[in-house]
Amino acid sequence: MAPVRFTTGKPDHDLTYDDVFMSPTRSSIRSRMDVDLTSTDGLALPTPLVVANMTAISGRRMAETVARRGAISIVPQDLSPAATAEAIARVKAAHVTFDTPIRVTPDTVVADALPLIPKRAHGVAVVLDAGAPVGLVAASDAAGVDRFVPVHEVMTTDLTIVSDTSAPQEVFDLLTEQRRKIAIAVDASGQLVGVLTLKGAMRSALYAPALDADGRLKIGAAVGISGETERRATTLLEAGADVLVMDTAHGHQDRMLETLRSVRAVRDAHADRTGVRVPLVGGNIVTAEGTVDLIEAGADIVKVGVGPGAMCTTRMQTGVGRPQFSAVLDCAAAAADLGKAIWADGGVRHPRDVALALAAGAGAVMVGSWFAGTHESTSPLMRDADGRAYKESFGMASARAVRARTKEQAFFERARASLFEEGISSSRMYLDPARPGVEDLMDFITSGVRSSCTYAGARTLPDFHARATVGVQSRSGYEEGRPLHVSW
Ligand SMILES: NC(=O)C1=CN([C@@H]2O[C@H](COP(=O)(O)OP(=O)(O)OC[C@H]3O[C@@H](n4cnc5c(N)ncnc54)[C@H](OP(=O)(O)O)[C@@H]3O)[C@@H](O)[C@H]2O)C=CC1
Ligand SMILES: Nc1nc2c(ncn2[C@@H]2O[C@H](COP(=O)(O)O)[C@@H](O)[C@H]2O)c(=O)[nH]1
Repeated sequence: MAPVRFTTGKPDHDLTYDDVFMSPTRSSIRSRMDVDLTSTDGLALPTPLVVANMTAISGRRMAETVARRGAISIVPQDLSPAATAEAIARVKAAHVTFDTPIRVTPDTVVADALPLIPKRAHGVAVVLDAGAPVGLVAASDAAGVDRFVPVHEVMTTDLTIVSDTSAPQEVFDLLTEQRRKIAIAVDASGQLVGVLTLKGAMRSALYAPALDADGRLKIGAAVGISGETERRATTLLEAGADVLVMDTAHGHQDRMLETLRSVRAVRDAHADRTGVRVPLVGGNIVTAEGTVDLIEAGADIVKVGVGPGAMCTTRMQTGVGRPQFSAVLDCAAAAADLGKAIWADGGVRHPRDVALALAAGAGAVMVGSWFAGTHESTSPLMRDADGRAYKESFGMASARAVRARTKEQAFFERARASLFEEGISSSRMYLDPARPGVEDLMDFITSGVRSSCTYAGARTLPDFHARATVGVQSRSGYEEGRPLHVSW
């Protein structure tokens, strides 16, 4: 892997994403749509994004939504093996094109339907009678209505019904012609299959889904390093997980290396039996030495990032970590020397951060907190005193997460474990009114990254890494690049 070029030589201090910028270079690419964003981590994800294994963020809803748009979500290690297997099964059963809607019956009362509707970015529930769609109900249909009114009294019955064999483009044209926002897909016997919005139909034409060898949506799962790791790994592999993530705060420790070795043996036995070799991810580390040790112990992908996360207090608590751009740069180079890859994990707050991580050589980029503030994250939708919608998020090393993770342990163990918190127990992640769904954020990110690639004259991510020219900027250089929403 060729090293990233610096405009004025590689500095002798470490850099964050904010510390750097990319110079434009001559390009022959005519359209941003000519850029191929396939991940270079061995998973070949059409969209090089991974949703972090965080309890407040990644569940089956998030997983199926991002997989339809080419990315993958990792179910956290704190979900029981049975619940994780159930989440995997539901994602594997989900339709590749049509979204899974909230379903209610005609007799469901408004009070029960209303809290379910925000769980979907498309903002409606489908009313089913014996499995066949008979109506749609949105929050606006229930405005000013008694809470105990059944939804059949307020639902819209003028529906756009399409066959589940319709192409997204056909659905788009039909919805445009009928001036509607959402189509309901049914199978040959009239049973509900899913829904597709106008935007969803457009996105289906632009994004390729992340699919396994059987054409089902991809999903990953985390294992952790404590407890019955081999047993959990076996359950998740049998359930159909497409990637296993061994994840702990300090990944460069003997227990992680032992876990990787033992899970590698479980994975290899599964591969011999089924012919499916699931990649293993290990982390988190921030050094070339850590990268090499994890790869030698069995990691196909190394997760890079100590302390950049939005929920993270590690650096303030311990002084440990490393500025993320330099960590990604060095670890990606060390992994590439061994024919392996890294994920850049944490600290992504703008599309530019994803672009910089990919330019630095990351095979894909892991995003957590930014995606917490979306309809698809696992937390319930809340509103503050001003009515602004938000989701509550928390760190996986917070007192709250540690309490949940250790609930089966003795009181003394729980009390001891809770002393070592390194994360925030409660934060508000506001939904951006312009981008309230994770797909909206993915549009924002991928359009930025496509554009970055064309500025570098790169058609693919390996090209991007090879051609990117990076400069170091001052704080005022960074500030100069920020848009101004109010006059100065
Ligand atoms: N990327 C990052 O910067 C960080 C991420 N996290 C995330 O939080 C989640 C929970 O991770 P984690 O806290 O490791 O919990 P785990 O449940 O994975 O347990 C970690 C185990 O490692 C031992 N350990 C030894 N040294 C350390 C250390 N420096 N920090 C933490 N554990 C250590 C602990 O023992 P004992 O308790 O006896 O010390 C414990 O047995 C993971 O998802 C992880 O990715 C957490 C912190 C930083
Ligand atoms: N130090 C801590 N790091 C944490 C905690 N919970 C999660 N994480 C790490 O953050 C990334 C996601 O970063 P983000 O900026 O996108 O939110 C995640 O994958 C973990 O590595 C925590 O409690 N403490």
